[in-house]
Amino acid sequence: MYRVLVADSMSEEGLLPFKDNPSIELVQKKVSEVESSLSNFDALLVRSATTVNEDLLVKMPNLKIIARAGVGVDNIDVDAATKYGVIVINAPDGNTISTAEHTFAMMASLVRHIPQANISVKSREWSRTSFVGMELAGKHLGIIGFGRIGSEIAKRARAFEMKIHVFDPFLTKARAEKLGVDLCTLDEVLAIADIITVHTPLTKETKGLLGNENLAKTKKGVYLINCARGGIIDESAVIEYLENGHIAGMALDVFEVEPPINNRLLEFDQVITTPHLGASTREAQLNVANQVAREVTEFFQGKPVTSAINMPALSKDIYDKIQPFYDLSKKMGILLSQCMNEPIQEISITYAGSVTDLETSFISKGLLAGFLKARIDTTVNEVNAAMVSKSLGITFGDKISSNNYGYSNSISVIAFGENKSFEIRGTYVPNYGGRIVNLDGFNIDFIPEGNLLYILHRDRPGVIGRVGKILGDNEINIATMQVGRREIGGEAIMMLSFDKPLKKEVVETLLHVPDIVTIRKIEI
Ligand SMILES: NC(=O)C1=CN([C@@H]2O[C@H](COP(=O)(O)OP(=O)(O)OC[C@H]3O[C@@H](n4cnc5c(N)ncnc54)[C@H](O)[C@@H]3O)[C@@H](O)[C@H]2O)C=CC1
Ligand SMILES: O=C(O)C(=O)COP(=O)(O)O
Repeated sequence: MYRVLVADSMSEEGLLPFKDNPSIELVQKKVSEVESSLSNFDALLVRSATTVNEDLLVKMPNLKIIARAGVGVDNIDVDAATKYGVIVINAPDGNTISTAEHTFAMMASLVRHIPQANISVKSREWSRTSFVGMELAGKHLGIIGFGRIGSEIAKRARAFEMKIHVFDPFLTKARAEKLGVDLCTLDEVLAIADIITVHTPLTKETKGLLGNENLAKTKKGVYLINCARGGIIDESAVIEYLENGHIAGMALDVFEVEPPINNRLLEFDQVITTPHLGASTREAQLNVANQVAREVTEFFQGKPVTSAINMPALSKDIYDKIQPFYDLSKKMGILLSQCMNEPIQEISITYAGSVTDLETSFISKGLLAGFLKARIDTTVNEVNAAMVSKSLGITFGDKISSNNYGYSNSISVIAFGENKSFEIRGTYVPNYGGRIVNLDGFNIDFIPEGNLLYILHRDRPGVIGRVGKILGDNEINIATMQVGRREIGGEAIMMLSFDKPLKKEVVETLLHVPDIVTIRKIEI
């Protein structure tokens, strides 16, 4: 049974995938209402109201996935989630149209003074001259941040016959041309726009983007709109510009602190506001809740998540192609960890052949997670593997090579310790599965699975027979056995597999066999 906590208000209909699933228990309560049972939850669903910080994550040791039913994840400490191996997903496009429409409604309201006029009429005034507005047609609209919402705004602005100027450092000229917008520098947008609307995420770079320095570059009489995140427009910097009339008006759906109780901006008549309503339509809420509910349900069924923030997002098709290599690499990591049980400084992975067409970074994280999981007593998975390895001082890298050792695909990993290194090479054979084809320089061929025994010995007659006798005397059935050697009479290896784990005493007896150098008991 998986327990899901929905901590913010969400569309009931959108949550149906949980309600229809007998293996999921759904709890719809605020975090503060379930303080004593936080440790039981496997999934946490939030909107923007719940702050997910490290303190909360520590109280939720069973948590596997956090789903943001919306776009912005600035209320979630994604780094902390990554550290604890918790996947963070969002619903990136479910509320795009609603937010674009809300921005447009704000723009029209702003230039036609609709909220102020509404209050005036309801106060029994009839003051038509106080609310003379400005036409949108022919005006220059500056859009900062031209992603999903920004580009939907542009479509609507075109219908209103506005001239559209866009600043987005990640937007290519070709795409801007295709979308029919004028791609500008930030300064160009600031200088030309009659109305500026921001649609970026809140990041270190965008925090205070419209602050003192850039506000000074805007036209006198400019209108500003923020339906993205509080803080992109610096709330304290705009005060002076509102007071001296440089900013003609502002429309704010979002604030640096929500709700904006002591916010001076609320005192200005020319500032119109809504309480973070961009995504608040029935359609958007149904979309985002349903999107994350479906994805979390699939995640519990072992399927890939497609909109993860802290790991590569893979479609089902791509994941199906990656999965055999991912499974092999994870097993290689577990094997490596047990073959070389000493401190490691570096792990290096090399891919060759057909596997290089796939998202190898995901495969590498699987290997690293397998390696670390076998060693340290903490939750390690592909989400936090890179971070955990860094904290342990293990350098980790992967590369592509043209040497596929004669296989159609090849994954090699080498771990470097202080005095020695250990290399494992594997390949995936369709219909036969993942196989290890080289172990520390010995050509071999075995399936990395189950209870294994790796024996390094000198290549002398009788060693294999003596090992077989000891196992037989102990009533131990050998399931499979593979041998390999570098040269006649040199070092050689045996890889045996058993139906049951081998007892420690048997391993100790085997160690006394002359010519056996080392033995490693391996469980995968
Ligand atoms: N008010 C509300 O209820 C809602 C607010 N939002 C917010 O709207 C914002 C945009 O959402 P989407 O369009 O879905 O995101 P998106 O990721 O599709 O677009 C963001 C765009 O900002 C651009 N960008 C990033 N850094 C930039 C910078 N320094 N300068 C200029 N552009 C930059 C990116 O290249 C990207 O194209 C987010 O902050 C999101 O949280 C989203 C939905 C509802
Ligand atoms: O999706 C977003 O980024 C939003 O800002 C919407 O926030 P909400 O889910 O309405 O609290």
